[in-house]
Amino acid sequence: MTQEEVLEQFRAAGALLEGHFVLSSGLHSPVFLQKMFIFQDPARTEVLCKALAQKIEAAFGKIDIVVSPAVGGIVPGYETARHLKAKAIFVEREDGVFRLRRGFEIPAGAKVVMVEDIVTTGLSSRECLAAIGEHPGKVLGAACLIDRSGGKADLGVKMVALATLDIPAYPADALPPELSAIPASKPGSRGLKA
Ligand SMILES: O=P(O)(O)OC[C@H]1O[C@H](OP(=O)(O)OP(=O)(O)O)[C@H](O)[C@@H]1O
Ligand SMILES: O=C(O)c1cc(=O)[nH]c(=O)[nH]1
Ligand SMILES: [Mg+2]
Repeated sequence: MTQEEVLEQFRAAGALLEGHFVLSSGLHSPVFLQKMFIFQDPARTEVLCKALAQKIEAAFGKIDIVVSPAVGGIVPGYETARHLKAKAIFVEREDGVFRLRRGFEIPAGAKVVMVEDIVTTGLSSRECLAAIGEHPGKVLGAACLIDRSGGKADLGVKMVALATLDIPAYPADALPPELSAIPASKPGSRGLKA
């Protein structure tokens, strides 16, 4: 699947939003990828995650367990795992910190890949990897549908992305005038109370 085909899926789903958005990291951006507009459509999700699974297999070989960060990572983690014939589990925040809950386990020797939906700064992915690191198992690497950092986010492990885009994101005190002129919305979930 080419980058353009990946973007076309987001465009066709109405998931490529333009305006003024505050991202999970607190950075401001004129673009927001509303991944849930993809994940509400199982057929579209399948197309993207099947392609991601192929990239993962090519990069890392056989995978036993996909681990994803809730909430956004759960659907693509599951669907990617389905194509990898692997298990799909997720970490979720407890007092703000990602942990494996619900009795999920990563047995010693299990080959693990972390699957995220969108990577901006990579913080959520690094936090997810840190939670996985509390358990036995071998982390082979990470994957995401879209790396919007232009390849700059450093997860500390190899990451494959279905598309790598360099989308601008600015600290609140360094907004370009065209963004300052529009009110900001915060579509992500980090910081929301359960
Ligand atoms: O690379 P980062 O700077 O961490 O940003 C990307 C993260 O932000 C979004 O999650 P969000 O925190 O909005 O929560 P959600 O998954 O519950 O939507 C997205 O799903 C990634 O996990
Ligand atoms: O950085 C984020 O919070 C973020 C960016 C984006 O484009 N989409 C998303 O769901 N989260
Ligand atoms: Mg997320």
